[in-house]
Amino acid sequence: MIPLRPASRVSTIALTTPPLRSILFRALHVSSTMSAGGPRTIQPGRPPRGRYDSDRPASADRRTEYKRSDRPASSTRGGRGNSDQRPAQPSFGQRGSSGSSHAPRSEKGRIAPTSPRRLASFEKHPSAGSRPRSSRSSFNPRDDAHSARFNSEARGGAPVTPSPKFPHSQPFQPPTYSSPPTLSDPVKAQPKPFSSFTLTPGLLEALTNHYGEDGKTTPIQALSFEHFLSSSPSSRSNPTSASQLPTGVERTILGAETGSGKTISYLVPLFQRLKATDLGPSDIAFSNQEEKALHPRSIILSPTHELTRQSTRFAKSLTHTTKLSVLGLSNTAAGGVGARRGDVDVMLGTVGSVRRMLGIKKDREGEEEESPEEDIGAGLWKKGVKEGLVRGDKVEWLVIDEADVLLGGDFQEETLSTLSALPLERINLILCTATLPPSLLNLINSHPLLASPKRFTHLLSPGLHKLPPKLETRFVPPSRSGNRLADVAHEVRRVFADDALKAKSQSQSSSSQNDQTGTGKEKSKIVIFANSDRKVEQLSKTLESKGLPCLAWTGEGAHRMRGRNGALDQFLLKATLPQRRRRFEQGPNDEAVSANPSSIAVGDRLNAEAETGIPRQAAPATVSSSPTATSTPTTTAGARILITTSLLSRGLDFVPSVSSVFLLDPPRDVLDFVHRAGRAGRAGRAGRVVVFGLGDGSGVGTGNGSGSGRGTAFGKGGGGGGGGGGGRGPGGLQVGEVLGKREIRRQMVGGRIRKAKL
Ligand SMILES: Nc1ncnc2c1ncn2[C@@H]1O[C@H](COP(=O)(O)OP(=O)(O)OP(=O)(O)O)[C@@H](O)[C@H]1O
Repeated sequence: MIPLRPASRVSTIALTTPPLRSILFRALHVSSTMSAGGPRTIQPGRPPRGRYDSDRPASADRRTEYKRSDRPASSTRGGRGNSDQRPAQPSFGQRGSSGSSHAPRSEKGRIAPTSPRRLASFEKHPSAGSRPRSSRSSFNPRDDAHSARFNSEARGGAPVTPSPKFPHSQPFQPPTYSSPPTLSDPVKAQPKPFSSFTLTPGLLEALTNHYGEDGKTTPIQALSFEHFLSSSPSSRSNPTSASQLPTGVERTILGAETGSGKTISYLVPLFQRLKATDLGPSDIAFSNQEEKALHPRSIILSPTHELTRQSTRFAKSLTHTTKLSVLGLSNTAAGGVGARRGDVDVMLGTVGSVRRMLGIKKDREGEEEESPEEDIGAGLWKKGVKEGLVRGDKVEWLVIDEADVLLGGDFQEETLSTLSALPLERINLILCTATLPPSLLNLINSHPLLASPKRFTHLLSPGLHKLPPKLETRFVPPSRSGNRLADVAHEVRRVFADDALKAKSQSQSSSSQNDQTGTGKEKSKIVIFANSDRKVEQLSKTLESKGLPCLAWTGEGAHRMRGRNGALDQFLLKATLPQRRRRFEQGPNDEAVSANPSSIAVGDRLNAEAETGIPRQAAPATVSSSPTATSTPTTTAGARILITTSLLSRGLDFVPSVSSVFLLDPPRDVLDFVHRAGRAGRAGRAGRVVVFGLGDGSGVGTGNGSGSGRGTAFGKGGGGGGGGGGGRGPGGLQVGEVLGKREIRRQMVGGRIRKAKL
C-alpha cells in the first residue's frame, strides 16, 4: 500500500486580500488548531512536537516517497527557463478561486496525493488510494470556523477579534498610526488604458510592446499617471507655495501591494517629465576635474544590487525609443560606469554605491570605515571606478525604491547621509513602498531633511497592505520527526507534483481545444527564504542530498562577489532589450549566458575557477554561493529551487514559473512576511506561500519581554518584538528567531560590518 502523507500536516486556506494584521494571527492560530485535539497554547521555550495521525513514523513515509518520486534533478538539468520570455499578462485585480489553480483539493477527510502518478490516479478515482482521516483529525470545526471568519474578513467584513484562548495568536500589534494614511479613492485607481494618458509616443510604444495594444494601468499606475501626467508641473496645484520649495517641486509617496506594478508607476512619469525638461546636450561648462564626473538628472536608489540590475534593465527596455540615457551602477559592464562622462538621464544604484560615488565618507559611530568591498555586489570598486565620480548638481528627481527599508533600520543613516549630499530643496522626491509602517510616516513627517518644507502627497493603492489577490497560504507545522529541512524537501516534491499535474491537465485541455500543445511547458520553481546564510547552506545541502538541485544565493556568495546576476537568470524576470543594447549591457560571458542556458554553468564555472583556483571537476551540482561553504561555487542550470535570505525579498520580479514561496523560518514580522510572500502571485497571477514550523514552541515576535528590542512589528523601535516561542527546533534551527535590523542590512549589502577595535 502506498503510504500517504497525513492530512493534518498541511492546512490550506485560500486567501483573498486579508488585512495584514491578521496574517500572523492566522499563522499561529491555524497551526495551533491544525494539530489534532484542538488548540494548544503556545509555550515559549518548548521544542516543537509535530503530530501525525497515523502510527506510522514520519520518516518511513518520506523514505518511501523519496524512493518512488520523480527526480527533478535529472529531468531539469539543462532545461533552463527562458527568463526573457514575457508571459501573457493576466489582467490585474482579477479575482479567482485561488484554490482551484493549485493542488487538487481533496474532499474533506481525504489526503492530497504527493506524486504525479498518484495525483493522476487520484483525479481518476478520488476515493482510491486515500484513507479517511483518523477520528482525531477528520473534522475540526475550529478550522472551518476560522476559515469562515477569515473569509468574511477578507470579503470586507468586520475585523475578527482573535480568540482569547490564544494569548499569542496576535503576536504583532496592529499598526498604530498617529495619523493613519488615507488610501486613495478606488474610483480614481480604476485601471485605464495606457493610451488614455498623454504619454510621449516612445513610452507608449514601449508599454504597448510590454503589455499589448489593450494594456491597462494597474491601480497604483492609474493614480500615479493621473497625478504626474495629467497636467504640466507648473499648472498643477502647488501645495508648496507656503514653503521654501520652488514651484513644482514635489514630494510623493507611492504605496501599493507587492507585484502591483510600482516600478512603472514611477518610471513612466519620471521619463515623461525628464523628457519635458530635457535641455539637449549638456549645458555645463566643466572644469578639468568635473569633466571626469557624471551628472545624473535623476537617481533611483534600491537596497540591493540584484534589484538595481533588474530595474536598470527594465528602465532600458522602456527608454530605447525615447532617447533617454540609463546607467545602472550595478551593471556587469561596470567598466562603462567609469568611462561615462557628463549628463546621464537616469542613474540607478544601491544606496551604498551611490553614496560612495557621491564621495560621501561613512562615519558610523563604533565602526570602522567600511571597506569598499563591503558593497560587493557591483564589483565597481574592484574595477577601479573612482569614488566621488558623481555630482549631484543636476539632479531633478530622486526615487527611493523600497523606501521602508532604505529609510528604516540600519539603512536609514546611510540613506539620509546620501540625501543630505544632494540639493534636496529643488529635487522632486518619490518614495516607493509596498508597506507603509508608521515609522516611515513619522520619519517623513518629522525629519528635517524630508519633512521640511512640505508634506508628502500620498498615492496609496486601495490594495495597500493586502496580499496579492490570488496568493494562497499554507501552514506546515513541525512534523513528528522534528526535522524541518526534511519537511521542506517533502513539501517541495509535493508542490512540484501538484504543479506538474496542473500543467498536464492544462496542456491536455488546450490540446483538445486547439489541437496544440505548449501550455505549462516550463516547470514550476520555488523560492525558499531562510533567516540566515547558515540556514541557506544547511537547506541547500539537505535538498542536494535528496536529489533536489538548488541555487543558494546569499549576500556574500561567490556569484554576487563577481557582481553578476547570471546564475539568477533562470529565476528572475528580465525585460527584453533591443539587440544592440543587449550587446552593450552584457559582457561576453553574460551574452553567452543569455543565449544558451547550459553556458551559464560553463561561463560562471570558468570564472569561479579563475577566481577560486578550484578545478571545476570538483564542483558539486548544487550552487553554493557562500564563501563559507565548503562546496565549490558553480551554477546549476535548470535548478528549480532558489534558497536565499532577505537579500532577494525586496522588489525583485521572479519569472511566472515561480509558483511558490516557502518560508523556512517564521517570518520576522508582518512586513517580512508580506515582502517574502509577495515574490509569488505577482501581476495578478496565482501563487502560493508555504510557511513552515509554526506550531508548538514557535512564535514570532510575541513580545515576550526579551528586551532585545529587535524584530518589532511595523518598525516601531524598541521592545516588544522578541523572539517568540524561542524553542530550539530541529536541525539546530532556532524556532521563532528574529532578525536584527543590522542583519537585514548585512544580508542585503553583502559585506561584513567590522567593529571598531576598542
Ligand atoms: N499595467 C500592467 N499590466 C500588466 N502587467 C504589469 C503592468 N504593470 C506592471 N506589470 C508587471 O507586473 C509585475 C510586477 O511589477 P513590479 O515589479 O513593478 O511590481 P512592484 O509593485 O514593484 O512589486 P514589489 O512591491 O514586489 O517591488 C512585472 O512583471 C511587471 O511587468
